[in-house]
Amino acid sequence: MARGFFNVPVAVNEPVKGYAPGSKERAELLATYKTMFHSNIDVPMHINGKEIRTGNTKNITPPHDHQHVVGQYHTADKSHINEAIETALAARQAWSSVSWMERASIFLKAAELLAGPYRAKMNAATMIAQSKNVHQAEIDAACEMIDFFRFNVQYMTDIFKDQPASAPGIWNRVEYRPLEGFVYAISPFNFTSIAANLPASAALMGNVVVWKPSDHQAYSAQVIVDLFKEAGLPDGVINVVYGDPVMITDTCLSSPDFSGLHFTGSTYVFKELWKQIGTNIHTYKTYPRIVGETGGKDFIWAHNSANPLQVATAITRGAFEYQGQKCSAASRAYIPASIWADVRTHLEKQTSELKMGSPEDPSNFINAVIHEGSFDKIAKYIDAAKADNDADVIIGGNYDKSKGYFIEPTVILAKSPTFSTMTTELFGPVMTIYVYEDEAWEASLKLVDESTEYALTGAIFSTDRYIVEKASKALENAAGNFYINDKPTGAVVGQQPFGGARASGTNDKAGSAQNLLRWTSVRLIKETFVTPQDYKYPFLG
Ligand SMILES: NC(=O)c1ccc[n+]([C@@H]2O[C@H](COP(=O)([O-])OP(=O)(O)OC[C@H]3O[C@@H](n4cnc5c(N)ncnc54)[C@H](O)[C@@H]3O)[C@@H](O)[C@H]2O)c1
Ligand SMILES: N[C@@H](CCC=O)C(=O)O
Repeated sequence: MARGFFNVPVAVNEPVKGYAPGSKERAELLATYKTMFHSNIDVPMHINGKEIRTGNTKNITPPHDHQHVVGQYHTADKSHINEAIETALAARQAWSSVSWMERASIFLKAAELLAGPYRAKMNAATMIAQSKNVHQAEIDAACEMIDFFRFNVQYMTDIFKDQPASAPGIWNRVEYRPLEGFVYAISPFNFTSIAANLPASAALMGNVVVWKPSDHQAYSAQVIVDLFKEAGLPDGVINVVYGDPVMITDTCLSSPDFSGLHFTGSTYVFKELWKQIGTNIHTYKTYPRIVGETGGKDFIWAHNSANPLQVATAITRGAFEYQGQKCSAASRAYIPASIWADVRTHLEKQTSELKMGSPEDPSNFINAVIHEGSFDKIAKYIDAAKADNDADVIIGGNYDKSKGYFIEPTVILAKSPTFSTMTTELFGPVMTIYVYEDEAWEASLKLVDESTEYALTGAIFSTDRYIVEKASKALENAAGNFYINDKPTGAVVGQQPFGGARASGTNDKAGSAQNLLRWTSVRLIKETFVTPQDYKYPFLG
């Protein structure tokens, strides 16, 4: 019961810790990594707050040391999924009607717990099972997740404040109800923060959730579950299941109470889910909300007025941080001939300095790619480029999966702007560059815009304001997140709301009020104070 119009704490971005040699946070994180690496963790599913262990387990193995088993997670059969749905629906009555302040408090508390006692654990789990280096774990698993929780609380209250006008004698108001039914959240392996935000954003708005994390994120998913529990999330609000994605999805999408899909992952899977929801549409009690952030083929475009060192640095960081496994990662670049030699020299120098190995050694900039399937796919494309007369592998190109799934940062120079690696999402440390003649810069913008089905992120480099304006206009539909003179990765919640259009998603912008609005169903209430008792129009006398 609210007895006041409460303001929530003003959201601020969590400062990124430096983990400098000799620092306290570095010592704590590396010690936690060591302990958790040898923990033999047993990850249950979580249904109605209970730990469910089926004995049908799969191993959790670090991508950089795939023969080492750090633990296992339990997988579901259909009965568990039905139980998760029933549990969520049973929890709905209390959760959907509790005051918004209670929900806000839980996620604000989660943010503070993560900023403090959970930080090292969340980062270490992400380093171990998703192979992120210290900095990449910190900006994702700690800072971005904290920011999601803090800013979403603020955005929720901004939404609630949005109320209609009222003419004299009446009072119009809208209430932002949770969806009727349950939300199904499916998360990817690559961002621990996204995995947490998919169920949490819907839950914050009063929804109940069945959450299916990626198999490759199970270790940090367990830390998220522990965090939510300690923050006070009631049983049954977010139910966590692992296992066969097709079986889990078929079961969830077959329920008449399915009311929303919150998905992040690849484009093909999302389109298939959309199709399945369409096929089932007559069976649902309500039109389900469908929110999906999906794949990309993110670009860097440079004009000859650009600074070559800045362009090379954007490629090194934008394409190779986290082994190119960010949906935002640059994987194609268009460079004018007159600055190409300089860009190439800087790129060769920078990439030659990148060390590769286990994230336990913080000096390793590059770690492993997520699993063997991904390794094999990327290696196949590199080999094909080596064998093709239309391309030269000019940097890297070596790979080795004997201990971990390691692939060198690789740069392919393509003779054709439609060469396969210029247009296909590989999700690995591979950048393909097409060099265009300086005079053809306008035509090259058309290539950027039209070569792929995606429109997630993109960056342009120029010191000429006329060119910046023209390129921004020419590429207005080519990226949902568009960067001028900066790399196309590293969006920060509260500053650069994130999402793409075309085949890259529904562009509902994770970490924004627009996303939260999708998890509400508005009820308009009109109250009339002096209710008419005469039906006649005034001119009828
Ligand atoms: N646009 C964004 O904001 C964003 C953010 C992160 C990742 N991504 C995209 O995610 C992809 C990489 O992540 P990934 O490898 O985990 O993606 P993925 O599509 O393989 O898996 C994502 C999730 O979907 C599940 N899944 C897989 N097949 C399924 C099926 N047939 N039915 C139902 N669920 C299924 C997986 O188990 C996982 O939980 C890339 O394409 C990347 O661009 C996009
Ligand atoms: N915030 C991240 C999102 C990446 C998604 O995989 C970025 O902008 O790089």
